[in-house]
Amino acid sequence: MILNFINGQYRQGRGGRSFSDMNPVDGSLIAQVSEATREDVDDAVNAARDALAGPWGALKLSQRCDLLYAVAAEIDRRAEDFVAAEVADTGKPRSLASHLDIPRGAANFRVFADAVRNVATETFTSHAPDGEPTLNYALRRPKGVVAVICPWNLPLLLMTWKVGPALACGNTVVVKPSEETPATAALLGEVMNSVGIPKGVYNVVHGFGPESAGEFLTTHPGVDAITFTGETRTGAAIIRASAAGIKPVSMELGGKNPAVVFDDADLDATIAGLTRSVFENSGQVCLGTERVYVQRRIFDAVVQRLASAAARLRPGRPEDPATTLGPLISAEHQRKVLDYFALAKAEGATAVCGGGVPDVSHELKAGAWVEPTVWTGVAHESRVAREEIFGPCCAVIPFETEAEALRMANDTPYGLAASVYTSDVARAHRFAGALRVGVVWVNSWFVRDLRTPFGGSGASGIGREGGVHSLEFYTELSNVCIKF
Ligand SMILES: NC(=O)c1ccc[n+]([C@@H]2O[C@H](COP(=O)([O-])OP(=O)(O)OC[C@H]3O[C@@H](n4cnc5c(N)ncnc54)[C@H](O)[C@@H]3O)[C@@H](O)[C@H]2O)c1
Ligand SMILES: O=C/C=C/C=C(\O)C(=O)O
Repeated sequence: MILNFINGQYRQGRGGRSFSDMNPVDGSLIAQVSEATREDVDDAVNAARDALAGPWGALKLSQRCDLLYAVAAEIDRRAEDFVAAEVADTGKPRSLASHLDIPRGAANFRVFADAVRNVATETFTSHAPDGEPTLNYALRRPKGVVAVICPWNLPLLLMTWKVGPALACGNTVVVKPSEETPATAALLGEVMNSVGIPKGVYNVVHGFGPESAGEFLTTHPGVDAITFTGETRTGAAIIRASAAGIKPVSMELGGKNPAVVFDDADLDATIAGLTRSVFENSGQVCLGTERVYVQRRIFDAVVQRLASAAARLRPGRPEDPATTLGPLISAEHQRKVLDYFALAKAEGATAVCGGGVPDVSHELKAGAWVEPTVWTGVAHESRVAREEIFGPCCAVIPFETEAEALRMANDTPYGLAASVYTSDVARAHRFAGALRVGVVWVNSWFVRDLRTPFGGSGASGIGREGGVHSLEFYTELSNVCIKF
């Protein structure tokens, strides 16, 4: 049984209810997960409040940062346990979990311990109307109890991307991991206890959204702030739920990210970048590419090379070193993606490769598999080119001029990420600056400096996190004016 973690202890939900954690590779049962009740969520929020008023709130900054570094070191020491848990929950290849998900789980604690250690606050000297000198200085204090609601695609990475800065800033947290991927959030409780994070600082409640732990948490009067990563429509529901309490929210939402390939691009680097941004994590990355705009002259070459790269991806068990493609997270998500495959066909698309379910071995047939897919013949205005699919697929669409490419790339309610491939440095800077997204990669993808601002606008979210930018959300600034 995967248990809730409240006030430093693992425990069953009071309602005695549980739900199944399924392995998306073969549809087998991994474990039952104990569902938290409203009372359990209340206990978790109260434990977080008590920790703030108790040992955690009394810690010096340097002690807090040293503890977060200890958390990172313990995640590294137990990397194998975290990889096994993440791989079981998601079905992603071991190589991906061990090189991306888990190392970032540790890095997300270190980067924010460093940020709070080194961040300055401001002071101003001036004079009052009566001519007497004044000194103004700013103070940062923790927001308090932060609700952290997480998605299933990069479970530990995205949860610690929020818990790291929240704790570094002196807050306490109640985490509600996705019902699809509860394991690593629960396991992190063992790390917190083993390094000496006081009880109540880090809490985990399992369940779903509406009328379950997610909603109980976002509507709880004892929660001071909500940080959410997930679908845009869920973000809207959480903002509505938070409105009554005027709670600050940080929203990392969906995307329909473009890649723009100019005809002077390095084709090898372009295909390598696109293969990752379209198919990595089976396309279940918010920053992933689902629209590829290619300048006409090299359109056919890019289509063929990307389709060949897709065809080389090998579905299989995570622990098989030959596996380069995992399943989607669930049968439900598989049905959603396959519905988009059918829609693409109905909208007149040509599947240059993929478009269905791969022929996997008998033992894997119950897994949530779809083929990596490259479409041509998709109109820029079509649903397949406008709606987030969140699978291993992309529409490749030709363009003639830079202006046309920019218009199409920006023609979306989202504003999260983009990638641009060109050898023309001036054009790279010009085009990147004109894209209305939060993150632009040039001749690359998902290369991350964790000190940089990260986040989206429009339907992709509210706020920026990363480095000192996270401190704006996880602290309250106040100003003190002294008149001499
Ligand atoms: N912008 C980013 O950084 C980023 C990162 C990863 C994923 N995402 C987005 O997340 C989505 C995939 O993740 P998902 O399917 O888990 O998202 P989701 O919105 O379905 O669920 C996310 C979390 O919210 C919870 N939840 C659902 N309804 C809720 C409610 N009413 N109140 C409180 N909690 C609720 C879920 O239980 C889950 O823990 C994609 O749209 C992807 O683009 C965005
Ligand atoms: O699926 C979305 C990935 C988000 C990644 C980050 O938030 C990050 O790299 O910090």
